[in-house]
Amino acid sequence: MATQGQVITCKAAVAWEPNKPLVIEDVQVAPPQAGEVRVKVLYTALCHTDAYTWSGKDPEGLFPCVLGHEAAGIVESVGEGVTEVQPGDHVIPCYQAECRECKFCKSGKTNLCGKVRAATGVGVMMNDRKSRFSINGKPIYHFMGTSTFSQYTVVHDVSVAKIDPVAPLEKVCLLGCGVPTGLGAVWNTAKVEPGSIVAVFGLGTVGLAVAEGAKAAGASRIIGIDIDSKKFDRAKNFGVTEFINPKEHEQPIQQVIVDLTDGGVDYSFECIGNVSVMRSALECCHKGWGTSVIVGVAASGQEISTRPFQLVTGRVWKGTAFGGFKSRSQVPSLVDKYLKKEIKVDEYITHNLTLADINKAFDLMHDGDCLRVVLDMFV
Ligand SMILES: NC(=O)c1ccc[n+]([C@@H]2O[C@H](COP(=O)([O-])OP(=O)(O)OC[C@H]3O[C@@H](n4cnc5c(N)ncnc54)[C@H](O)[C@@H]3O)[C@@H](O)[C@H]2O)c1
Ligand SMILES: N[C@@H](CCC(=O)N[C@@H](CSCO)C(=O)NCC(=O)O)C(=O)O
Ligand SMILES: [Zn+2]
Ligand SMILES: [Zn+2]
Repeated sequence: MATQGQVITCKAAVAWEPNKPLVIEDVQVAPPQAGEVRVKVLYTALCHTDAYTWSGKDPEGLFPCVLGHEAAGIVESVGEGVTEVQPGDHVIPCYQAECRECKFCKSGKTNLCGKVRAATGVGVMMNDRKSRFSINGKPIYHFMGTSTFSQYTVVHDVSVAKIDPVAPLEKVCLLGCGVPTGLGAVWNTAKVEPGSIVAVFGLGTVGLAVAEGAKAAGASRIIGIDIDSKKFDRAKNFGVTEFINPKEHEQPIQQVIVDLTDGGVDYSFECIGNVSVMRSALECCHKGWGTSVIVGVAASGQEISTRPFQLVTGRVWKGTAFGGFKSRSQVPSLVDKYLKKEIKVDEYITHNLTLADINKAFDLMHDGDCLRVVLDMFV
């Protein structure tokens, strides 16, 4: 039955309140308006940012909402004026939009886009400042402009990347967030050079992707730091050459790293979201040139600090969103790289579940063995 132009009723995991189990509901998804695309989401993974917003610590977290931002699917229908995708196209929703027209997009200095960010930050679509999700008339907020924990979602046309249809959607859904973020933090934000010494704080999906990116960039040493020593074995397969567990040292971890590296690392990456680790990550950098990139997302109210002398003496503090990749332009190339076996994706998937099991999937994220859980949305 043709669904174009109709309201679709489908299953979605609704976060009614912070920290309360998500509920699988029958949700009404309105047709896409001008400049919008309705996507049938076939697979979605969970990212720690979903857990962060669900926890209630995200100042932009609004409830009730449909979370989810790491997914792949097929375009079901498009609204007026949408030219770059059409029904049947295979796509990855992109929480970081790319309109190619705004001040940010035209600057050539950033992958951030200003076109729809004000609307996505308050859980609505830009056209009419309303949600396309509802349950019996009650609106349910969007999340990050993607809301992929629903069998159908509506996104802005600037927030969807068309990809090669041969790519397995159950794998490349990961290219919607964590893996590109880690790779891009190294390649685009830090621009790690061959021979560099790199420190990666946090060996989850994002940290491992940093290690993978650093190995590809020719780093000579990749030091992984995690409070869970079990992480090292797996991390070796992603390029980590040495491991430090801060719990096994009396000295501050930055001092341990400075001593091990003749004055500090060339690049460090914080992939946890812990502001005190962010300080260590900056302070383990080499005087004069060491650069630290903040990747982890810290909760509302958290602030970073260091002695300004750390910056006066040449260390550089940076941050990255989606690894600096321009989403619509570059996600398709990442998919191609995966198809050519130039980047890993399958190796980050440790669990496969269904939408009905989404709360179990959130629980699994606390398990040390878990990297990404991929949900099959239609089983
Ligand atoms: N900037 C972006 O665009 C972006 C994109 C994706 C994810 N993120 C953020 O990146 C962070 C990492 O995401 P992930 O999915 O890899 O998370 P994860 O929870 O899988 O990994 C975090 C790792 O850090 C380790 N850890 C925790 N506390 C530690 C400490 N004090 N010292 C050392 N290690 C510690 C954990 O054992 C775990 O291995 C999250 O904050 C997430 O929200 C940011
Ligand atoms: N609402 C959050 C923002 C958290 C944040 O920084 N998000 C990252 C992506 S994390 C993906 O897993 C990001 O891209 N930020 C840039 C942007 O949101 O435009 C908060 O306020 O803490
Ligand atoms: Zn994410
Ligand atoms: Zn833009």
